[in-house]
Amino acid sequence: MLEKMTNGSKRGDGGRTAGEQQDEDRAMIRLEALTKRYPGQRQAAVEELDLEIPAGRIVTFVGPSGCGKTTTMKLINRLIEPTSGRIHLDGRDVTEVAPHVLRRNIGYTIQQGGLFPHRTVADNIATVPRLLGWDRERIAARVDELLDLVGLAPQTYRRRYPKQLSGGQQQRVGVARALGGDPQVMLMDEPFGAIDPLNREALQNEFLRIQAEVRKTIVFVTHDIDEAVKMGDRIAIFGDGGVVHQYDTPERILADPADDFVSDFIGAGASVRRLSLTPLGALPVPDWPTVGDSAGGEERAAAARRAGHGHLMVLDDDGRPAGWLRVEDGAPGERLPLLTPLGPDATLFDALDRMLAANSSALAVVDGDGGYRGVVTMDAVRELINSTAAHAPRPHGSGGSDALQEV
Ligand SMILES: Nc1ncnc2c1ncn2[C@@H]1O[C@H](COP(=O)(O)OP(=O)(O)OP(=O)(O)O)[C@@H](O)[C@H]1O
Repeated sequence: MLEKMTNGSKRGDGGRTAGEQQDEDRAMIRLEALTKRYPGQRQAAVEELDLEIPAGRIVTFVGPSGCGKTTTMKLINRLIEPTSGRIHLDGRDVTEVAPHVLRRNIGYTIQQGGLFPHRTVADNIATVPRLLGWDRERIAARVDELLDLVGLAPQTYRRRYPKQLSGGQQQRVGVARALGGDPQVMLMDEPFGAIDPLNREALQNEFLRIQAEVRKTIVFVTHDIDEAVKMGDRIAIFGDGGVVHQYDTPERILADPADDFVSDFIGAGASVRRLSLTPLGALPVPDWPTVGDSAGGEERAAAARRAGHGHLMVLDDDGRPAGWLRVEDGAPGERLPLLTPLGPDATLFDALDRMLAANSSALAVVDGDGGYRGVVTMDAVRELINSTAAHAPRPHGSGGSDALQEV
């Protein structure tokens, strides 16, 4: 369905002005010494939690069952009240805001969408706009706009009831409903938990695309570390009693876990997971010797002499990769077919996967328009896997690994 985020960037940071960046670095939600002790429970569900959630970012809460993720989320929109501590939303103490007003400014989705079964899709999505007193036309336009945004044709879906939708479609409507009143903040409690793995990946990608457009402040609860890594600009790793063991970017959590609990939780395969955080669009892809497809014999021979041995990348008249030309002892040899090039959205994980599947050690990399950018090799990917924490890409795609330059 929809592509992964480009540009280093499920975060979609490209083209942001310094002012916008600064705006999004401010805390939208600030939790201070937040504690919740349920009646009759000896251990607190959440204890002395301090956490800042930056504006316009996705923070994933991940951890084993019963460690206080949902409780923290419900404290934020006052579905439950804290035992002690403070919650600030956009600089304001939430206890100063009436709960119903607060919730209009905080979208909330739960597993399986939590839709009202006896209301149509349109009525479900219109819930908050109605509470906000919008007129009919504005609400109808908003419903259609949101259905389009989540990839459901308004004509087909607006009059359906939830039971006439697949689980994935219900989930999309749940997201559309949470976005209904254009809230600043979205709280999403295992929103894709009940979806099969294939549709789940599609929904994740789609949601990241939507987020690049709407830039909400999002708290996203999940059990699944892979989902936390994929969706989160930052991850909070919760342990027993609502204790946060590490709160950091996915890159740093995978490269440098704070303690044994975090290491155990992220488990084996952290290096491979890190590969999926690095889109080729955010990396300096090394150049490779090329030759034009329409080059004459002389030019071709000269290019082969320069290359000496190996392969030349053949480019068509529009500068797109068209194939490989084998070079032996400085002379052009046989022409070899091209595997589908990797686009800017492809990650290093995709590059490795494609190379292993095709038994190839080098793949062409193209820009968004299909123009040639360079070549990624198996050695470059291997280098990254072996690299240490020092090579971890900087948060928000600002850095990127140097490993590729070593090819
Ligand atoms: N209403 C309640 N009354 C008493 N105890 C509760 C209540 N809700 C949650 N708890 C307890 O608080 C702790 C934290 O629960 P919470 O639902 O926040 O965890 P969680 O991390 O979201 O778990 P899961 O991943 O299984 O959804 C658990 O021990 C749970 O049993």
